[in-house]
Amino acid sequence: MTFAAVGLSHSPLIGKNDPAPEVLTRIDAAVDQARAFVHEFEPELVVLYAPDHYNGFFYKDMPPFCLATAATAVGDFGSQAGPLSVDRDIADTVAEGVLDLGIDLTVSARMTVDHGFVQPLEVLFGGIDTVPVVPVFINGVATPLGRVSRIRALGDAVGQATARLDKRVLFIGSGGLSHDPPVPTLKGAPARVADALIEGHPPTPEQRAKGEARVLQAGRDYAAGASTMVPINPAWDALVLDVLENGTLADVDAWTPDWMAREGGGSAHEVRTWIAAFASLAAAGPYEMTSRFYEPVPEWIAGFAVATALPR
Ligand SMILES: O=C(O)/C=C/c1cccc(O)c1O
Ligand SMILES: [Fe+2]
Repeated sequence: MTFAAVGLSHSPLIGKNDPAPEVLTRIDAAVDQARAFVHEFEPELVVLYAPDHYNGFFYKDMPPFCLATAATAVGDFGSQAGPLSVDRDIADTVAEGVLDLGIDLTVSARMTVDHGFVQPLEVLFGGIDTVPVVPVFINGVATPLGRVSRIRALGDAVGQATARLDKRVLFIGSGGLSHDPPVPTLKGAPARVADALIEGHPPTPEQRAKGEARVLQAGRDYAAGASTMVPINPAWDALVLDVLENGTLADVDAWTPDWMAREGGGSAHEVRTWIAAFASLAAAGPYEMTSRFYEPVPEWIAGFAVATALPR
């Protein structure tokens, strides 16, 4: 068994509302480095921790986290649609192992996923069906949210359960860091929006296009400084990356969802995916962050980070 981890921010605005060329060049170099890291590691299995943005999970049943034994991508924001190459047998084995370790994991035999899952697979592997994957949804948007300590415990249990497989396993955390995109909230939502967030009526192509255009415009306004969205917070993002780099993961147990939202915006909770990925890596012992990149990118509405890590 050998482990590795990658944390990678996602944004549906990548390629649609890009920052200045010199910023893009720096980001491309960091992403290229992460891709080379993954290529060299040659994972036999990817455990992919990612959030959802009201494409697969709705308030009628909103688990804090959920492991998929099969998953299909909706193709939002031009991302690839269709089935992910989920290894069902391994997903079952990991789920049983995690439950046996005392974590109340939920399981989906038909998960619907969006760009949160698809983007890292596209960026690092060139598509959603090129490597055996176990997708693990982590709620990073829909309040109320539970303690971050439970996410750390989940990651640790997944790491322990996966260690028994005797495979090269790459853990990926998708999302973050500080960011406040215009994802709707149930609290205070008009009746029509609340119903959609609860029930999850699949949008028509026109409704989807309208929603995506709204997010694109929000990115343009944010970059122009004409927005009320919570600003990207490089100091908070550095704190998050420091904890992950230093391996002091127990620090996150003191983080409250309210504090995280105040510091990093409504989608800062996506850093839960990074915490799970690094906790899984840490289940095999001390690790070293082998690369770390960060840049605030208002055009993408993202405190954008890429990091790689290996056991010491
Ligand atoms: O509107 C959505 O579905 C999500 C938008 C978004 C924007 C920027 C960064 C992210 O992580 C997002 O999910
Ligand atoms: Fe997101």
